Amino acid sequence: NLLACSQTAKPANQQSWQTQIQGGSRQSPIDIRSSESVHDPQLTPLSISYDPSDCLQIWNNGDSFLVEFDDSKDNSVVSGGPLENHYKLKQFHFHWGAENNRGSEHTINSLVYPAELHLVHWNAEKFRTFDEAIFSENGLAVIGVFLKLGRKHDGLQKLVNALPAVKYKDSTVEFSNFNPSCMIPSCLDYWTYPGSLTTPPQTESVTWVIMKKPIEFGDDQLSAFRSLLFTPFGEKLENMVDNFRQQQPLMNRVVRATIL
Ligand SMILES: NS(=O)(=O)c1c(F)cccc1F
Ligand SMILES: [Zn+2]
Repeated sequence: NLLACSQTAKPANQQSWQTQIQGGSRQSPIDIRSSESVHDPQLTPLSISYDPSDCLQIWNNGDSFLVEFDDSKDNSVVSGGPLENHYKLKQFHFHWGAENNRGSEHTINSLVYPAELHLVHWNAEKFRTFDEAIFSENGLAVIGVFLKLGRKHDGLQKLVNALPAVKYKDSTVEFSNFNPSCMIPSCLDYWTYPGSLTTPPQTESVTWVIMKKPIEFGDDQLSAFRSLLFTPFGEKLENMVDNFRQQQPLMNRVVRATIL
């Protein structure tokens, strides 16, 4: 039972209260300390190829807004780098803060970004469905991209314009012909480490690939994220902000870095 628990089923002498996965040893997010990362010359560049026609809809699930893709074909995939197989894009979403001094889940030498993009892929060579992959070793590959405030991101504007239609929890809107490649930085250097989902069930099935360089977006675009609601129509308005998890201990893990 990998679900989060409030108390471990350990012998009394090791009784410990933990608010995360039972016996979790590879939880996410983490602070990436660049000086402690290991340059691995065997890490090849990621091969990322997305088909905009696979883009289906945007859904406010009450945690974030997910842009969901048709994963019935093999057109939107990532492979290479630390990945043994090819992984299909299932959805992407973001995490952000109520204020500019917080928002990202991962940090670099304790540097926080105002937002972080997660492109979630699942191992379609080894598993039959996304839901199966979530609970399996090497099930998921998530590409993380930091967002910093600066110039407006032209590619993101089409997404921002659709957000008012998914203001409330459990709302969905059709969304098509969007290419997530526009949110991948031109520099393909990355860190990679074994981790978990950062939202329940926080299963330890994720190979994380964190891009070293951030992309830029504008204040108005971040404000549009902050105008979404955690709550469904008709309930008390709670702005969707600070939807990031606290950092987790590195424990017995090494973060590897590319030297591209
Ligand atoms: N935040 S995260 O990228 O770890 C994540 C989710 F939030 C939800 C599902 C899968 C997943 F990978
Ligand atoms: Zn996420």
